[in-house]
Amino acid sequence: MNKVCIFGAGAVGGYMAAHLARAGVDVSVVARGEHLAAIRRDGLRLIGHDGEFTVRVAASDRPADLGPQDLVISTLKAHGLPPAASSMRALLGPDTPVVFAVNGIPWWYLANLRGGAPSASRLDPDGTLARELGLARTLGCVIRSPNEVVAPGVVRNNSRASSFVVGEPGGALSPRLEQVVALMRRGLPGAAATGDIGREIWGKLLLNVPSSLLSSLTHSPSSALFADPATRELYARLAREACAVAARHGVAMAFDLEGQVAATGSNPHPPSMLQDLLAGRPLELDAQLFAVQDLARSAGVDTPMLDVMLALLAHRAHARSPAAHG
Ligand SMILES: NC(=O)C1=CN([C@@H]2O[C@H](COP(=O)(O)OP(=O)(O)OC[C@H]3O[C@@H](n4cnc5c(N)ncnc54)[C@H](OP(=O)(O)O)[C@@H]3O)[C@@H](O)[C@H]2O)C=CC1
Ligand SMILES: CC(C)(CO)C(=O)C(=O)O
Repeated sequence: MNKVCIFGAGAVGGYMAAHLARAGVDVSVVARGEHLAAIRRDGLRLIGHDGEFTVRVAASDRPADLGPQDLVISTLKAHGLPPAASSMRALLGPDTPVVFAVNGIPWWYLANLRGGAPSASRLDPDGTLARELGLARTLGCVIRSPNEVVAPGVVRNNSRASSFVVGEPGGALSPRLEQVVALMRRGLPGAAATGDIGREIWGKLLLNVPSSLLSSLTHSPSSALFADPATRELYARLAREACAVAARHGVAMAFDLEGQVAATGSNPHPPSMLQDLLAGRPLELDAQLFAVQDLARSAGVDTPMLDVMLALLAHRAHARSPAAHG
């Protein structure tokens, strides 16, 4: 396994592609617009805490140009997946796994829930992803790697450590999972396999629910939210609501506010949802927030803070861009 395509190589995918390419992996990227033009012209540039480097990678906005791969890693936003699904098929051989590296409740998590789920149609309208790509080739991936596209073709990583935890939807530590993680680890030492991807997803939601809501509403990064006792308390209350929803869906976990404050430090990283808001792009409201609210409601869990803040943020997103937010 050596030929890998990163589909949607923006902030996170650009970081992954640059590190894999530097390690000698045969990487190509699917990107578009000015970002694609700059990658083709000048290469993909990665700025990190320990310096910067540029790699040359094959790049196209037409997956068919790149052909079948040993591995596809999707780093599209959740709402970018259904429109891209049919073109992604050109990258697939009969057994090519697809790693869905994405925040929030992933489409396959709901499709995999016994008895169906309340909001599967939010994340995979019309079953496009299940039909075009399918659960059989799906691997989940939880990203902890703060990145921004700071100029076309240029990605900045905003932390010292990145991790990419990959798992089979059903929890098996399968040979293909081991192969995928071994390939990723060649350039991304923070890649790891898990036998419980659901726990990882909820663990990340404990950060995304409060940080996406509060940062987007206030335009402040988490470090600034933690510095203010009032917003720090709101952050903790939102995280505890997410904990209560996780618990009712079989994942018991506690939120460690002090640990999170210490881990965030003074990092000024703007969460990806705030980046999208400021750039006028659609927000990942369904996967990161509405799906959690749906799961809370279906399990009878009260989430008053989430409900108020999500209504405000959804109003703002809709007022700014009605077509993108229904
Ligand atoms: N950025 C971060 O720090 C973190 C992000 N995440 C999560 O990672 C996932 C990816 O986020 P992020 O990297 O920020 O997203 P980006 O928007 O930076 O990257 C996605 C890229 O895919 C491109 N794209 C979308 N559709 C297509 C298509 N059909 N063909 C070609 N290119 C396409 C987008 O182009 P265009 O801009 O033109 O739409 C964009 O460049 C999200 O789920 C996010 O929540 C998780 C942890 C940290
Ligand atoms: C890094 C982090 C946790 C910031 O909230 C994130 O997931 C994002 O930017 O989307």
